[in-house]
Amino acid sequence: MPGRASRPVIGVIANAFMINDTFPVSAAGEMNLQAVAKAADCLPLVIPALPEALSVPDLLDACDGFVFTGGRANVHPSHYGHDETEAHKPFDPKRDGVSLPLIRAAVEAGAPVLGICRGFQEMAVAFGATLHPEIRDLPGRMNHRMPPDGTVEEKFALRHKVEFLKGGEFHRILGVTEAMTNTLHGQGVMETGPRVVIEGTAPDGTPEALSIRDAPGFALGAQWHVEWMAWESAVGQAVYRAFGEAARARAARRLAA
Ligand SMILES: N[C@@H](CCC(=O)NCCCC(=O)O)C(=O)O
Repeated sequence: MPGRASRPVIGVIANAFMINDTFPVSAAGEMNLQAVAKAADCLPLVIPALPEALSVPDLLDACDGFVFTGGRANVHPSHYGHDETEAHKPFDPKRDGVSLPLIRAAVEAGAPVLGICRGFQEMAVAFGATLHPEIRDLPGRMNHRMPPDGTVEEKFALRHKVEFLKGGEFHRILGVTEAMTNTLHGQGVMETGPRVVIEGTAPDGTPEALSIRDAPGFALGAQWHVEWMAWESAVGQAVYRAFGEAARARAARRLAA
């Protein structure tokens, strides 16, 4: 079809930042963009954290699938019915304003959705879950935050095991019931809504992988950074291959319609 990209277009959700405390920008990490291009064989397109400039129907039309990336800022607790405290900060209301409505609409439309770290938490919240602001304060929980010092390779090193739900989507895609993962988050999913299926758990009980019950398309989230060198890791390759195939299938359906 003229004007149609040859590879599926994947909207990669940006975070809002300030450069030099002066210039507002929307930015998505290169690792997320590379993983979409190299491991899913799709075209990554950054979606700015500018809710007033975007419309959900336009995004569903422009993109074949969506990656909800990690981010230092946390989902505002008002989105899951909790009061704001110091422990919940920092926030990125512009990203909240794009990602939460887009996740709900994309899942219901059958557009492939992959949530990573903050994106995993957004998927959970979008479907009724709550978050805890600092899970290392909970009894029996380990510290899931990244090491404060060290190289980026040290920050993204594999640090704990995740056990996957037998017969779940992750188990089906990965073909294994456990894998080692990196871990770079302070918050965690607490109560799950009726549609949030926890498909992976860390040894301390922290939810690490999810799917959305009755989603008509690919709708998976990973609390760890599955994008990290995804094209070189068995888990990364499997997740992005499945995501890319789902995006190709949606693109083909839309072309035929
Ligand atoms: N803020 C949340 C989510 C953590 C997260 O996505 N970390 C990634 C940071 C690196 C990046 O900017 O991509 C939490 O702390 O739980």
